[in-house]
Amino acid sequence: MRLLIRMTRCTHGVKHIRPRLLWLGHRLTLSAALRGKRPSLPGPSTPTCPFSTSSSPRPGVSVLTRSPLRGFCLLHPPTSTGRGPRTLTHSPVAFASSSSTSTPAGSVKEDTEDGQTPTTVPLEDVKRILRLAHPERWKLAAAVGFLSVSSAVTMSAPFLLGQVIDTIYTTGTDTETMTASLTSLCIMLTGVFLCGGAANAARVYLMQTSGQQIVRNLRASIFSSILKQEVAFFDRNKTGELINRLSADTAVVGRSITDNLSDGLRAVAQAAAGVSMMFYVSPSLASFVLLIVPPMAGLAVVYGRYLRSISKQTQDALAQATQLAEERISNMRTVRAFGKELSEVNTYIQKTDHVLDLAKKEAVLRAGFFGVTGLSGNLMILSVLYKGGLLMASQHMTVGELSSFLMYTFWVGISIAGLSSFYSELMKGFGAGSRLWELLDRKPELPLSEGLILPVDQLKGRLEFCDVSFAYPTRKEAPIFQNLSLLVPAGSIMAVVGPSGSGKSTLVSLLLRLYDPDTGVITIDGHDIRDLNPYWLRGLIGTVNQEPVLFSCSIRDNIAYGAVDPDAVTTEDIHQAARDANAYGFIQTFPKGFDTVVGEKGVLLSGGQKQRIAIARALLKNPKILLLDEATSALDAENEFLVQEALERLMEGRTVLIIAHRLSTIQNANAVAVLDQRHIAECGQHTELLGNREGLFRRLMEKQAFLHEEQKRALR
Ligand SMILES: Nc1ncnc2c1ncn2[C@@H]1O[C@H](COP(=O)(O)OP(=O)(O)OP(=O)(O)O)[C@@H](O)[C@H]1O
Repeated sequence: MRLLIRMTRCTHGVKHIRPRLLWLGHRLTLSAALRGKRPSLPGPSTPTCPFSTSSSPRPGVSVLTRSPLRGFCLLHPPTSTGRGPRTLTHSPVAFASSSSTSTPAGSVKEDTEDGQTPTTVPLEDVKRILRLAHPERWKLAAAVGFLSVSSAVTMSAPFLLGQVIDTIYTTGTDTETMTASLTSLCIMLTGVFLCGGAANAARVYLMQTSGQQIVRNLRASIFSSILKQEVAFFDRNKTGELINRLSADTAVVGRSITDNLSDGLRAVAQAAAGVSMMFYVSPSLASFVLLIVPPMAGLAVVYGRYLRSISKQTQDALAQATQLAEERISNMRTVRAFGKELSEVNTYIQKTDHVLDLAKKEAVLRAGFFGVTGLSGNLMILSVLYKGGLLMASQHMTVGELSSFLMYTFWVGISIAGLSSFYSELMKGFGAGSRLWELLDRKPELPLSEGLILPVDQLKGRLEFCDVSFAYPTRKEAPIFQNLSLLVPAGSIMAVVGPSGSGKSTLVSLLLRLYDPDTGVITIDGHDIRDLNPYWLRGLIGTVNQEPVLFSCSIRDNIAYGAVDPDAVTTEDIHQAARDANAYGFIQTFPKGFDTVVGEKGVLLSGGQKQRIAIARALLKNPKILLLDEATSALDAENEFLVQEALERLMEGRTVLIIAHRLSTIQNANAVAVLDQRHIAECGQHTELLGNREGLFRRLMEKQAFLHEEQKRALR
């Protein structure tokens, strides 16, 4: 290159500006081709150039007969035996297997073959993308206007700079005349460049702000659509994938409509203008260049694509390593408890080794690519200079024209590289768009807010499961309930017991209408819950889970979350709920009191404290019906007493279905339902059930008493 510069300077006396432009143009063209992208300066989409400006068939409510035991339950023999597989659904951490890549029906579409890009685009998708941009049309139109101005300035710059060079090297004029015309030309050019710079800044600002506005609207719609989906949808779709739609895909679509479109338009305009100007400046040199550039550009594009596919494999391998790291770090307590730090580090190292292997392969390809394109770029410049030099020697070209010509060559190279990336980015945008439309268009299988709203003051709270059969949508082959019937009279406490995995929590999920039964009905005061407005229904029900989920915000906000309108909740309401939940005392011991932030999933609180905050949250809701899942984890005696007392206060005057793990809870309940083999195996008062020596309840209790003994012995 140095030799080139020297040669150019010696032959024609062109000063430093030209070699620098040549070198810069050459570097930019290469890196752009490599990335399959238009080269850019730091900052959005700015050209790099010193002068650039640019119901089931309702089986009918079966006739219920009162149970001889206590009148609450209908017992149905199981129609088949066997249990569904067990999944840990509460606190225990199960790590996702990286091999589970299948996409069950109902899940959102996986990325296309290369991870992102479709090959064909339905017209409807194009229209949707345009509709997205519609609210921003005026800003976008103004941006395109500024783009035209800045591109015009960019493309006139080489010509004008050529004029400057010719003014400098015009022979036969005296120094004074040359200085005067050089000064006026430079002042004029400064004005033109200023306009171009301002137009480019305006274009970038308008494109960026409208792009962000489009992305924001899209994200709001996607998030709203995700949150409306039925719970089974979340069983099928991984959280990470949905988050990816929300963050990455929306950004890709936004970029595709704004930056990418403007870059594409500019690339087309600049390529056309550049080629025209090359012919204008020197038709013979332009014909020569057009013979050698297309095959070279074609090769660079093909190689660039191959390189990108290798690069994608590296990124995928890295994503797997990152997913492992993310999951292990967020579940650090489990890793530590099992003493798995070293083995996790080793697994991570294996994954990063795989990344390294792929990265090395990529490095070899990149090195080859840089070497070959660097050489061919230099050879091309050399041939243009050679041919141009000959034309200059035969007086068919001036030094200014050759300089202009080289600059146009450089711009055309950049524009062609930009066009290739424009197409692939546009396709990525459509690919991301089609995944988003799928989410946006998805109608939730369970409605959110349609149906009957009953007068709350007339509501008694009588719950009934009538001949309910159910299997989780993701495991249709493993029924959880078959013809299950259960009656919970208004204002009574029903304790549900049963072996692990028998479906106790599933009862709660069905009552909350997180899932609908496959057959049979669930009623509240005789109304099929499928006829009721789900929002209203859930407003009626309070829940406290085994492992309560708190959000990473203040205690105050976590308690207020239970209220229908958290903004209308007064400090006194929150304090009262906390007092009733036996939480006030420990909250006051925290330096920030109710403003204490509880950490991710309430990690900064103890199990008993979390339980009491969750009880306060449920108290604030003042629900007619309570669904409780008693904590199985051992609380210390004081905590257990406080939680129990709070729960009793919470249960007063409500219909309660409680998944019971403690003898005291079972004893205090009005009735006990024993779940087994997909139906209610036994139901009645605690003492009655215990009287049946062969009964399941008695066996369970004996086992529990035995376990308690074991626990006590272990503690001693
Ligand atoms: N979302 C789900 N998708 C598919 N199957 C599920 C789902 N949730 C639970 N199951 C399965 O349903 C069955 C009943 O689960 P459930 O959690 O209701 O049992 P449980 O009696 O509450 O158990 P435990 O006492 O251990 O909490 C189990 O076999 C479980 O694996």
